Amino acid sequence: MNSEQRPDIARLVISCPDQHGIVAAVSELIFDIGGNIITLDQYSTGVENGQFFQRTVFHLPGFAQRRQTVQQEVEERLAKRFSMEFHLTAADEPKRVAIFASKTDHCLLDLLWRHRRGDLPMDISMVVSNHPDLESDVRRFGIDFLHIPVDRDNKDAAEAEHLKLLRGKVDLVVLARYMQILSPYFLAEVGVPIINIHHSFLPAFIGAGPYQKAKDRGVKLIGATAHYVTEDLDEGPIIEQDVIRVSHADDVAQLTRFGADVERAVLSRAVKWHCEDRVIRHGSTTIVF
Ligand SMILES: Nc1nc2c(c(=O)[nH]1)N[C@@H](CN(C=O)c1ccc(C(=O)N[C@@H](CCC(=O)O)C(=O)O)cc1)CN2
Repeated sequence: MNSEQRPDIARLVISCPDQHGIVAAVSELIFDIGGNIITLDQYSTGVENGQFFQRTVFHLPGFAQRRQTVQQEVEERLAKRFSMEFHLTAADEPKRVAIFASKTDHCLLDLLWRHRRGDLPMDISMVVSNHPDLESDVRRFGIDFLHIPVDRDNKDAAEAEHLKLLRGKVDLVVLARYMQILSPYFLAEVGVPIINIHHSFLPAFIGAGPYQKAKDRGVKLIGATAHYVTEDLDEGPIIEQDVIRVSHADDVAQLTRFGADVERAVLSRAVKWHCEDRVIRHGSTTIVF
C-alpha cells in the first residue's frame, strides 16, 4: 500500500480551458473544506487557447462521508466557473478491473503476480479468455476465469456475453495480449476505458505479427506500447512505451522473448498509473502525471 492509499485521501483530476485563477481557486476550495494538499501536478498546452490539466491529491478528514458534498462544491465553485471536466476519487477505493487474454500468458501472469504482491491498486474482478489454456494459472490466484470462445461466426454473441459480465461491474478493462479486435459497438457499450498492450514501439508495426515485421526491417530496437483502445486498431492514445536493444543475430523467437519482458513492464506501469488516476486523455494523446 503506498502513502496515497490511506483513508481520507482524495484525488481531484481536472481539465479545462487555460485561464487565470484555476490553481488559486482549486487550492482555495480545498483550504475552505479543511483539506491539506499532499501533491499537485499541472500542465498547460499553452497560455493562448490552451487546455489546462491538474492532478491534486489531498487529505480531508472524513472524506468518505463528505464525498458527495465535496463533489457538489467542485461542481458549483469550479466546474461551472471554468467550464471544467473533473473527477473526484478516493485513493483507497481500488478500480475494479477485468483482464482479457488469449493464449499468451506473460502479460496476464505479470499483472496477477504484481496484484498479489500489492503493487497494483486494483481489484481484479475476473479474467475473460477466448481460449481455455490459462484457466488453471488464473484460478491458482483465486480469480474467476470465464472462457468465452470467439470466432468470426459468433463474435457478436461473444461480445454480448462480455458486456453482460462487464456492464456496471468494472471500472477498467485490460487487454493482456487479447487477440481479438473489439467492435465499435462493444467500445460504445462497455462504458469504461480499455487498455491494450501492443507488442511494438508504436506507431511502428501496427496490427498482427510486429516481431516478424521488426525482423524483416532489421531494426536495432524493439518495444512495446500500452494504449487506450479505440476503433482505430493500435492507434489509441499512448499511455506508456519502452524499448530494448536487439541485433541482426536475433531471430523472431529471440525478439519475441526479449519483447515479452518489455511488454509486461509497460502494461503493468500503464495499468498502475491509470488506477492511480495519473493519466488524462487529451484527444489522441495523454498527459501522465
Ligand atoms: N477495437 C480495437 N480492438 C483491439 C485493439 C485496438 O486497438 N482496437 N488492439 C488489439 C490487440 N492487437 C494488437 O495489439 C491485435 C489483436 C488481434 C488482431 C487480429 O487481427 N485479430 C483477428 C483474430 C485473430 C485470431 O483469432 O487469432 C480478428 O479479431 O479478426 C490484430 C491486432 C486488441 N483489440
